[in-house]
Amino acid sequence: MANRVDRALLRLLPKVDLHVHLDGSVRAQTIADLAKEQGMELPVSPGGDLLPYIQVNEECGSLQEYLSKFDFVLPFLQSREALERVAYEIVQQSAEHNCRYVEVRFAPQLHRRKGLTVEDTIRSVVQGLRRGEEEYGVTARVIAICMRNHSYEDNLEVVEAAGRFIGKGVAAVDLAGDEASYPPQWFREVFACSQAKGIPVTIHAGEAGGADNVYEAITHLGAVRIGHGVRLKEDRAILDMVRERKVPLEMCPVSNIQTKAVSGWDAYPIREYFDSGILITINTDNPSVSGTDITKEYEVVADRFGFSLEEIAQLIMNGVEAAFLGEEEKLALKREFGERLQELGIDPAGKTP
Ligand SMILES: O=c1[nH]cnc2c1ncn2[C@H]1C[C@H](O)[C@@H](CO)O1
Ligand SMILES: [Zn+2]
Repeated sequence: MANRVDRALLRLLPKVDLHVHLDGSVRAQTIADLAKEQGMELPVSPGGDLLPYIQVNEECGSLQEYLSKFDFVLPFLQSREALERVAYEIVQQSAEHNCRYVEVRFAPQLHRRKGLTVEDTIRSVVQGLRRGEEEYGVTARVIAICMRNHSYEDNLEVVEAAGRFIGKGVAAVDLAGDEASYPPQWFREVFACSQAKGIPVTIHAGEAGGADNVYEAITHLGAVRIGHGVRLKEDRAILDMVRERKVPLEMCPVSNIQTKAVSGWDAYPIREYFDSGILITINTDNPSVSGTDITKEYEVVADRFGFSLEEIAQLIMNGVEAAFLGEEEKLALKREFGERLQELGIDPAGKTP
């Protein structure tokens, strides 16, 4: 599509990232440092290239294959210091791309191999984000993830701990992992608990499973946002429901192609979703696993689907609207973004559904 929007300008735009995994955002240099500090072995000699261990390549054939990359990084993220550092660095990386608000998600139960409690892990990540907030003026929140392959008890523990941190750094809970093998129906009891506690819910759905998983996530798990939702297009009625209820989709274009949520860019439905009035947001998912950043995500969308600068501004404002922030904080962010976009001479396309 002949609609080149300049990368430098895209980088300058104020942005948000509502869907970024902590363990999918660890730079190679950070892993090398953590390995050294913790006396852990690396598969390459000092200074060697860790990228093939961290990042997927073009042959990635499924979400399951994509998820196998996390086996490499998780052993390095088992201490308070490591979690604090990686959380801080995500804010730093966000600031580099003028990302002014970021919701960092992670699964506390994956960081307990060396004795940390669920609360320890959350406290450490919140601390790292706070340090980043202070240094870079970015606002950052945590989303605590329940994993599809974890037990009811383990997931319930995450929801309960998240409840204790609501308003103290945690904004919501999520369900992630292998969607093809674990349907959302199995998690009704876990999310009944988050609903009872009034914790906002977002669910990975319609990525490696069909549109009915999106329906289940909204109607039974209480999801007020959907992670990905790429396969919504397979069911017209569910697509209409998402639009009518204004449920934002956290789309992650580069990741969605790598996990084969759709066969390729030709089948990626972002343009039809946007034009039909669905609240689309653009996010990174896993910068280090996917080899992406938030600027690149917008660049891909502009280049491949002909989004104009005004439409990109609308996507950005959709992200602000969908943020798990209180009304006042959201209003302040909207004002800030509105002013900055105006300074840059850009008017959102006004396609608010
Ligand atoms: O795109 C994804 N879909 C489902 N699960 C995911 C995705 N990206 C990361 N995860 C998993 C792997 C991580 O270890 C976990 C917690 O961040 O969440
Ligand atoms: Zn994700």
